[in-house]
Amino acid sequence: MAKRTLESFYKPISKPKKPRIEDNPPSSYSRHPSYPFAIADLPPSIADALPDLPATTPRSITNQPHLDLLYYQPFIPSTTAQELFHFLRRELPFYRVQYTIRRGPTTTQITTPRFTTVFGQIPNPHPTHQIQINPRPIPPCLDALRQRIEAATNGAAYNFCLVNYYASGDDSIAYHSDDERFLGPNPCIASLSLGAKRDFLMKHKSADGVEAEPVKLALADGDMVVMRGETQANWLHSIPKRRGSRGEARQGRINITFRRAVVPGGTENYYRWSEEEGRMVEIS
Ligand SMILES: O=C(O)CCC(=O)C(=O)O
Ligand SMILES: [Fe+2]
Repeated sequence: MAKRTLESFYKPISKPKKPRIEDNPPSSYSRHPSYPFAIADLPPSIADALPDLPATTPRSITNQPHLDLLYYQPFIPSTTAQELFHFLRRELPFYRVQYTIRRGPTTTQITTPRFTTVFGQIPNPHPTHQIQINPRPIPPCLDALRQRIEAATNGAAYNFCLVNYYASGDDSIAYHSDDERFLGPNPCIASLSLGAKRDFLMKHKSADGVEAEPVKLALADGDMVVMRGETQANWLHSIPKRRGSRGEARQGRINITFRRAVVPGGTENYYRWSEEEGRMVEIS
């Protein structure tokens, strides 16, 4: 099976977005050769609100072994959060990652149950690697959020951004921890939720008989969770599917995580995706 380069992995399979006729079109766009299309800058109604967000004191959740969370309820008030949700849903390039797992004679085609998009300047870990990395800089519309979040969570500095779009309650992310090597030990990850309320479940990896209660946070529009310290090394987290024919199960949710890549040489996950014929399909 032919391998795809990371560059082609990033290219949308379908056509670039067509220009839309809107009541209130963005006034400016940011361009970069690695973007599949120019990405709109924030409209003034959102950009002007971000520096003036009311200061919310986060709840510190450290009542379980190795758990270190800050929970902002909300970080962004609902009027701005809703506008931001619709803006990002409309303006970002989102993809479904498809890949193939081979176990012996069995081949299984997996479609990731959510849309994703990735931005950030990651140093090329493999100077001799065939794959030419073509990182997408964090676009100004997300960089404004990064700055606002860094200002609130003083000390953290992020250079990498992963956005998930859950189109409905059928979309999900399985239990995992964000302990990739490129994030270094004890990474600090800021995770902002927009749109439909969804449960964020956490469970301890429970090595060596550690007793820990599972954690459930019902993340609402504008909420933010910062995961710090030993959390990733010891806990798994997930967003399960949400069943039902009404309400949140039918609504979309966007989650934006800001991370810091500290180890040149740790982007294997992204290489692996591309080498296992990762295929990205743009939202229609
Ligand atoms: O959607 C969320 O709240 C979590 C997303 C997540 O865990 C991830 O992208 O690693
Ligand atoms: Fe995660």
